[in-house]
Amino acid sequence: MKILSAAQTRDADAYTIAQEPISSLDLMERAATALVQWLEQHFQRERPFYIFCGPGNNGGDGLAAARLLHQRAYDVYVFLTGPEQKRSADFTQNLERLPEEISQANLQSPEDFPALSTQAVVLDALFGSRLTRPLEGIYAQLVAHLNSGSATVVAVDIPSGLFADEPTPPGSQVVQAAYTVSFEQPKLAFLLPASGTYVGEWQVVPIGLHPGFLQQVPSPYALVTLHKIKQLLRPRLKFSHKGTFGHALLIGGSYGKMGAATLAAQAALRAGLGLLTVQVPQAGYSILQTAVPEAMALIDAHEFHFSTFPSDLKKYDCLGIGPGLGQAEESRVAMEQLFRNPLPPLVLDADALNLLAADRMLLTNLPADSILTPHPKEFERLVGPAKNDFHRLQLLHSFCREHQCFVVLKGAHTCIGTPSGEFYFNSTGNAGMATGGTGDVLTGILTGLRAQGYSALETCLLGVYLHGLAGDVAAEKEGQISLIASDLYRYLGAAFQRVLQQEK
Ligand SMILES: NC(=O)C1=CN([C@@H]2O[C@H](COP(=O)(O)OP(=O)(O)OC[C@H]3O[C@@H](n4cnc5c(N)ncnc54)[C@H](OP(=O)(O)O)[C@@H]3O)[C@@H](O)[C@H]2O)[C@@H](O)CC1
Ligand SMILES: Nc1ncnc2c1ncn2[C@@H]1O[C@H](COP(=O)(O)OP(=O)(O)O)[C@@H](O)[C@H]1O
Ligand SMILES: [K+]
Repeated sequence: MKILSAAQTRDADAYTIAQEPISSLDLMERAATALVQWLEQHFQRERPFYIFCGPGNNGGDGLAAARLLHQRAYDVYVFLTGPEQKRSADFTQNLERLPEEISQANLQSPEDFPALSTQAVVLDALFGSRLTRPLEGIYAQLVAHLNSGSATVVAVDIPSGLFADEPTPPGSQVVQAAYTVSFEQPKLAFLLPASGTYVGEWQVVPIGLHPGFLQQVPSPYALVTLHKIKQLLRPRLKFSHKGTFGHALLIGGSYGKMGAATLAAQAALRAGLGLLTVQVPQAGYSILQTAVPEAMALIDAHEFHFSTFPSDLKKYDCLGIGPGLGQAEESRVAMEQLFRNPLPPLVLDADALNLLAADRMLLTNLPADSILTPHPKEFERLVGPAKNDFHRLQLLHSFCREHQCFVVLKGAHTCIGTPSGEFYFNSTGNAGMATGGTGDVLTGILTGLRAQGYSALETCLLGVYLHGLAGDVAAEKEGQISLIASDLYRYLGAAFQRVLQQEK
């Protein structure tokens, strides 16, 4: 699913109005109807709705929703803000359509703000995607009032005060929503950590924007959906054998961090890999053979960490390196030697990335189409600090282009950066996965998929999505709090099943 800018969203509205054709007022009615359907599914009629409307079309949505909720027997209270001369045409029409029985108040100063009980549902329809500057004055005071209460806040389209596709200046007043119901497409701000925290649980509702427009409008940003993943996954054919599914080499583990290598190894195997060899230091031999009997062991010359690169690299279909590796000087030298050889497709994580960051020569020798999986701190070590989340995306773009590599920038909505400049945001996963070792599992999954012959991009899309989906299935069964990294490979099979069983 493409992610559009605020300007493109406006163009999509305008195109739909002209080409469907449909009046702007009717399109607003469609949006409000979709919103109210969602509200009805989530809130009982005992809960009163306090609807705060700004002067633009976002406020118009709020007014239309007020009328529709009233028709559906909800208690509704409407609060208007902003100067009359700013009111949009559709706002004015919806104000005229508002039944007299609905109580209306104009908010001129903080004394007019209503008290909000825990029972109340606040509908934030102050500003939508055409916010032009940070909120000030009465708007900022109202947002502070809404945020200080205990009512459930539902933002219409986007939390008011938040910019959809550029940084919101630090210190701005922004509605802190519990839920955001957004029209047709999520906004980029929902997917980035600093702005995403205001959005709460978000849901996209379709409002019938013109499919032709959505298809042709160019956007570098996409949200990866199940539909896309289902298309990528290859079937396992009847007469296939273990050689069909590739042979991967994983290098990882050091004294005290052997678990990282075994987690990655288990995950690589569960990703459908044919054969797996794991290189560990001597101290890891019995640990590996006990924890992962399916894997073959290659033993490093060093007792405690990586020091020798394997000589017969040609026989592997993918090399995954990094989980638990450590950053010993000998390991850095071994990496350098490794990089002087022709290499199979690479997946680099954790300490392999830290070694790369410490030794820029390694970076210049990075083979094209390598996959790097940093979390934001590791990414910062590689490229330097980012001023904000949007700047980080620019850095990601330049890095992937310069090194012709794929970067899996991990987070709540992991972002895959590509050499061609597209960004793919993941839609699976949950906060239960914020626990040690889950990144090692991802490295294993990616290594296992890449060795099976998936392209670097396919590997990233499939691996990141399935890793998150395994986390979602695990959270359904075990809860988020108790989720641990090994649950991710234990539920990876169930995640594959969910994708395969999804209707096309
Ligand atoms: N038919 C359609 O198009 C559909 C549209 N839809 C809905 O419309 C929403 C977009 O509506 P919109 O374009 O009217 O913009 P919106 O965000 O309500 O605000 C603009 C107004 O606010 C003002 N303003 C801005 N920033 C300000 C600030 N900081 N402080 C104070 N004022 C500020 C700005 O005026 P300015 O002062 O900048 O001249 C202008 O008056 C969209 O999110 C969706 O909910 C859906 O119904 C689907 C169909
Ligand atoms: N709040 C969250 N929601 C979804 N996924 C998350 C969240 N927090 C972490 N993750 C995922 O968990 C993994 C953590 O990786 P990483 O930070 O490398 O951990 P480790 O180094 O302990 O293995 C990443 O794939 C990341 O996307
Ligand atoms: K809003």
